[in-house]
Amino acid sequence: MKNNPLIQAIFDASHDGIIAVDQGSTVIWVNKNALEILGLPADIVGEKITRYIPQSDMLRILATGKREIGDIATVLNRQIIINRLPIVIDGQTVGAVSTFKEITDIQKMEMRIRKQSMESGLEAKYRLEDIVGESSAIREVKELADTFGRTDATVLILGETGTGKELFAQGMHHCSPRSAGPFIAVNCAALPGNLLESELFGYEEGAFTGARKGGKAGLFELAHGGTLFLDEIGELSLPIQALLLRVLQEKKVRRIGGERIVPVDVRILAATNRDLEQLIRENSFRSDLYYRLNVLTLELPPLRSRLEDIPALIWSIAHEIAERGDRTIEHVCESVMELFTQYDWPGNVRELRNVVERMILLSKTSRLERSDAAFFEKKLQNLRNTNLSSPAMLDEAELIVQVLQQTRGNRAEAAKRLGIDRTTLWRKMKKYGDKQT
Ligand SMILES: Nc1ncnc2c1ncn2[C@@H]1O[C@H](COP(=O)(O)OP(=O)(O)OP(=O)(O)O)[C@@H](O)[C@H]1O
Repeated sequence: MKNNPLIQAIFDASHDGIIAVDQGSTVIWVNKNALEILGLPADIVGEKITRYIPQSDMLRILATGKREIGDIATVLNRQIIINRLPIVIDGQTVGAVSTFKEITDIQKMEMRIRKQSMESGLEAKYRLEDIVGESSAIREVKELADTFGRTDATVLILGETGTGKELFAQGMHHCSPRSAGPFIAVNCAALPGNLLESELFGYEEGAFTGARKGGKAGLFELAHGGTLFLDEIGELSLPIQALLLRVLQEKKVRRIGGERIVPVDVRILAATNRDLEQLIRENSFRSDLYYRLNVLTLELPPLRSRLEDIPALIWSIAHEIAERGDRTIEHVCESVMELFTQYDWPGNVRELRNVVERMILLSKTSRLERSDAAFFEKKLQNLRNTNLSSPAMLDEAELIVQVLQQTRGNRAEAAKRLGIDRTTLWRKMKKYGDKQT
């Protein structure tokens, strides 16, 4: 087996280090990564492992026949995470195998996974100039965002759902002195309190049941040198508000269950579609946190107050879809534009995007005609005819849209009226994305 070059090549292709010994603790197999990580010579095969690693933990596996998963050790100044398993054939322990990798590799992988799984990853894609619209309302707010962006001050972005709060946050990060640093967005409504707490502040190993070995850095630490965008700040629970306030005051974080204080240099951009002053009056938002966040305020106009931007927005959406290679649209009929001005757009640009995407998918030519918007016309008609007294007539997605429209995009209020919690509403909105329109 030792000389099987195919199997050796397969082992060498593994990102893990792999080393195996027989019952007598003689090394029977080792791959390249193991030699590299452990700093061992290539001719170790056939030698006793104890010749190179006198206290080898493999001896214990040979003696006990028990697996050991996720052990952490320092080798040549590098932290590695190790799994050790007995090799069992016909019920007999005939050897032991150890697989391991550097923790920094895992951290890099984690960063990549987070990047993929977070709504906007660790970098800001959009610049202020990418934000579509030439109405005076949007132009003014873009100019203001440019001025605010260049400072290091906390900015509170206010606006209904789908008005582009996150786009503006990304744009401000881009024109800030921190543009080379990370941009991290976190939706405070999307995670239940305790999870959000550990996401934001991180935790030390053993902080709670299920806490990962080695602990985990929070988003504050990850955003060091950059910008942390806290979306839906009005949904934060009071205990997390208290923790957040402390971090903002002290510019230091302490991981959950930890003693160590880590200094963090992070600029905060926060956003909400709630009336925070009202929340303060209801004692559900701390006024001291509000004043700390609300150093500068950027108020985004709803789409219905800048309907003249709709054509440019449609073209930008169509262009994006064409770039993805899905469909190319060359003409949009005037009657479609006209139809769009008859609606209130409670879901703002996000809702417009969903409608346009759906129309493009339905259209058979490179022209967007009124007939492609039949579903939208029907919805307008329904909205005119139906009121909430007959909710059974509506499907859930439509009901959510209606309630959001009535509450002018205020999700907390909508959730209350629907009798569900905000997180559930948020999930349903994501789920129905398309149908919301
Ligand atoms: N002015 C704009 N130009 C181009 N696209 C826009 C504009 N405003 C919003 N969008 C698009 O609308 C969608 C919603 O934007 P974004 O997520 O920034 O809104 P939001 O206000 O943060 O929403 P929410 O409050 O629901 O989190 C995104 O797909 C974004 O690209």
